[in-house]
Amino acid sequence: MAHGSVGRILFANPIADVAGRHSLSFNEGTQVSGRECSRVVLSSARPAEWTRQNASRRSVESNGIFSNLKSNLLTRFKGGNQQSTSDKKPPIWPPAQDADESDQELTEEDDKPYVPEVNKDAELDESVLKEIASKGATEVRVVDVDKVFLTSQGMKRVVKNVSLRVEAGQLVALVGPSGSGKTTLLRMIAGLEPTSAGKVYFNDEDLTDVHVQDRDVGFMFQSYALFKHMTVAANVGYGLSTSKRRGKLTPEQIKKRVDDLLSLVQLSEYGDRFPPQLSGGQRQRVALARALATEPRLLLLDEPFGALDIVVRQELRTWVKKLQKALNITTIFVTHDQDEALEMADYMVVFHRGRILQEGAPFEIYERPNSAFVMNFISDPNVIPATCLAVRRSGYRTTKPYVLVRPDDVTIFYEEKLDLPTTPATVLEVNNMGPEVLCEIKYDDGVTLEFNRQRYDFEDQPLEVGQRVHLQLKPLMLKGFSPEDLKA
Ligand SMILES: Nc1ncnc2c1ncn2[C@@H]1O[C@H](COP(=O)(O)OP(=O)(O)OP(=O)(O)O)[C@@H](O)[C@H]1O
Repeated sequence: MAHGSVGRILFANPIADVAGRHSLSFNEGTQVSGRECSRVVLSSARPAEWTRQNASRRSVESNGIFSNLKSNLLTRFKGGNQQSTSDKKPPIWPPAQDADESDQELTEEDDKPYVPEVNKDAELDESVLKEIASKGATEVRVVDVDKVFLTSQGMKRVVKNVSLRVEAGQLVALVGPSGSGKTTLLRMIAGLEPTSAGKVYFNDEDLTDVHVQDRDVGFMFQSYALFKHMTVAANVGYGLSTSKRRGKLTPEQIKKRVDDLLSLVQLSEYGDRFPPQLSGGQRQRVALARALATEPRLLLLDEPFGALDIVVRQELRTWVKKLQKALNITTIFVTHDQDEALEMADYMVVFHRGRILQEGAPFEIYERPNSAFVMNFISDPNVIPATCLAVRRSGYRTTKPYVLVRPDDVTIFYEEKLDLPTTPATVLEVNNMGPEVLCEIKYDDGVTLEFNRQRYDFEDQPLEVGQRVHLQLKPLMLKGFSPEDLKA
């Protein structure tokens, strides 16, 4: 659980203005000085990104004076993302006028305008789509699947009686903490790992004992898995010339297919390059082209964007989703990134200790998490004592010692509302985070709480440090928990 100290460190300093206009990515726990922070902010600035991110966020209605939005930024800011340093390709944007540029070490690269990773609005060639998506979408079912590994400590059951139905053409995200069994399930669906019990069906065909090569599945993994000594074109065409299709496709047909795929992933000019000559995002697009080359019935993506920096990842998410829909190819992807799942998936499956804890549309899961674990995993809630004044006033009752409160489930009023169970508090911090504002308040009993709001909510009547406010916690949005409930 990340209780946003990083956010406070970063924005309670003179660069708040700069930060307010740009996107950021930090690892949780990163200790930064104001100066370091300024540097990071400037190297990752790209205001254009804001509009789009903001538009894609999930809107949550509130009955107070604010409309609420769950903030991708908040989660990201509180450390949900791992930024690769090896493949980092920082987006460039001219530093803001009021930024302290004294310690900026600008390189030539910094002077170039930002070039998007992909053109998200590019028309997709219908004939190419048709050819690649020739098989039609496949429904996937796993029924009562178990996986037991024999380890040095004995038998380890890592997937426990899992059943799941993935509708044809859906984009499904498997999320959950590390070690919860997501990848193992993906590998069993692919045929890379045999099941210990249970069945795997594609449409109504039982593929449980069918070899991976005969399942017609395309893979894309975080680690690219491209052949470094082969050109991009050879990588993409590899499956075509080595699979059972050999003999079916002539070299000319293979070349045409490879050209089509490279055009699809917007890498037509890169066929002669070798993987080390590409950026991380480009390599992932090659990997995607290769995964699609054999016209798979199913696409399996394991942490596909995990090694990419946040801006490229954000762009590829949108683009991959658009492509997936255009191809109408059933796709299952594993991700650690809750925002990624919430944003991309049609359907989301939350894993915990080898079992499915909750599944459904991302919005439903976000709105109605069925446990403190799910709520904590997919959002980034505050933790407050169950006996504190605010919880008691809200009417929420629990036998658990703590309560989770999401930053966007708090309703704030400037005046006391006698007809509502509000609790008075003092504003401790107001941090401008671009389209959103992150605030911290302190109740009179000393309990602190963070919440986030759209910037425009504050335009008429800005919140100020030291100001008295009245907060309402909605009992239906609270979840009591004990520390062990949140353990991975
Ligand atoms: N071949 C194996 N032999 C023994 N144990 C394994 C093997 N593969 C995976 N495991 C164990 O199975 C459990 C589930 O692993 P899995 O990779 O499926 O989890 P995950 O949810 O995908 O985690 P992550 O997100 O970190 O990849 C882990 O405890 C892992 O150590």
